[in-house]
Amino acid sequence: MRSVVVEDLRKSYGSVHAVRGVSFDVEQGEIFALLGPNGAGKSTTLEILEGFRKRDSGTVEVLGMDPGSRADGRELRERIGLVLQDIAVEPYLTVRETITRAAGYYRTPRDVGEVIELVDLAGKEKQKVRNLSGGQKRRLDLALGVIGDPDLLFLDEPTTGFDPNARRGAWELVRRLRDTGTTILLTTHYMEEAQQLADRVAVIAAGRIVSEGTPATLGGRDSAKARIRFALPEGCTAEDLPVADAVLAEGLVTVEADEPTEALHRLTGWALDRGAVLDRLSVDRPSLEDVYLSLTGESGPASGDEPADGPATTDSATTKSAGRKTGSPEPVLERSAR
Ligand SMILES: Nc1ncnc2c1ncn2[C@@H]1O[C@H](COP(=O)(O)OP(=O)(O)OP(=O)(O)O)[C@@H](O)[C@H]1O
Repeated sequence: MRSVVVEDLRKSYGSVHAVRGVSFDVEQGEIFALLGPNGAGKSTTLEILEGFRKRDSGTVEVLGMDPGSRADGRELRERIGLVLQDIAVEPYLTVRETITRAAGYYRTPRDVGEVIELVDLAGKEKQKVRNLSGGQKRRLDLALGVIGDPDLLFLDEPTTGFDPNARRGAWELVRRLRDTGTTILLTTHYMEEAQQLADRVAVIAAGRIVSEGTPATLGGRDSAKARIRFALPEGCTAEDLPVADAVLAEGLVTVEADEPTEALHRLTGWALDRGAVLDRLSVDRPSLEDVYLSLTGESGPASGDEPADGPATTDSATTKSAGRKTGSPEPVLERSAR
């Protein structure tokens, strides 16, 4: 079953074609990551799915509902959770008060204590929000995103600004949420985050999806040649090597092979026969980041160099900050207020 269906979604802001025919699905129970450079159209896409922005054209279904329809809006807000980039929370409330207040906006919220445990804020319940560290605040944001026990959770750059330990903790938490049945749609700029968390990823550049797949297969990663690298032993030239197509650059030899076992055996055997070592020896395939960089290239936001495919309208909210990011003092509460 699919939790999110997006078909040929388009959205322009005046002459800026932010989203130009995006299509993707998110299966129920999976973690799906949207990757892309600044200005690629990720937030615009998410804002449309969350019901904060109107689309120009295309089909969007979130949990079987249309986020652009007023009739579906209320039911949808009850069933989705949001962790946005900037969430303003009341600084003088405590952690428990903040979460309890948010719980009050839902018909069937999760237990407040259970959520505090889930986000590892146990022991901090009585601390005022303004005294939390950056990472603890972000975990509070996560708590507010899940307190309504959502079927679908949107996470917009959930670990930006985290130290490596806090990031790993947050990944663990996101996995735990997935394991309890929550479908998760996230955006991130961290390739390792996508690699660690996502069941599937889509790369968006200049308003279009340029590749989609599992982190292991994206952009043909799994079928890419392996690269063997090592420092050329002293007194040898590239011609001495027992393999064809060795490339030497700045003292480092690179040999590419579909299946590196045999080439590696020949190279290490050759080195041992001469009593030499292959210094800095490594074998790898393109990382997710290599693939991402080659897919996204130099692409920036699409501008008026091409005719808009749909009506080039601008939302009544004319600045980016008038959308979901900073518009209300408390988006989590705002979307829940009724
Ligand atoms: N309200 C708006 N009015 C005019 N232009 C906008 C508005 N919101 C976004 N844009 C433009 O649309 C394009 C896509 O922006 P969007 O925020 O969707 O990208 P993004 O992929 O989320 O970027 P980032 O990674 O920096 O958050 C950008 O060129 C941006 O400047």
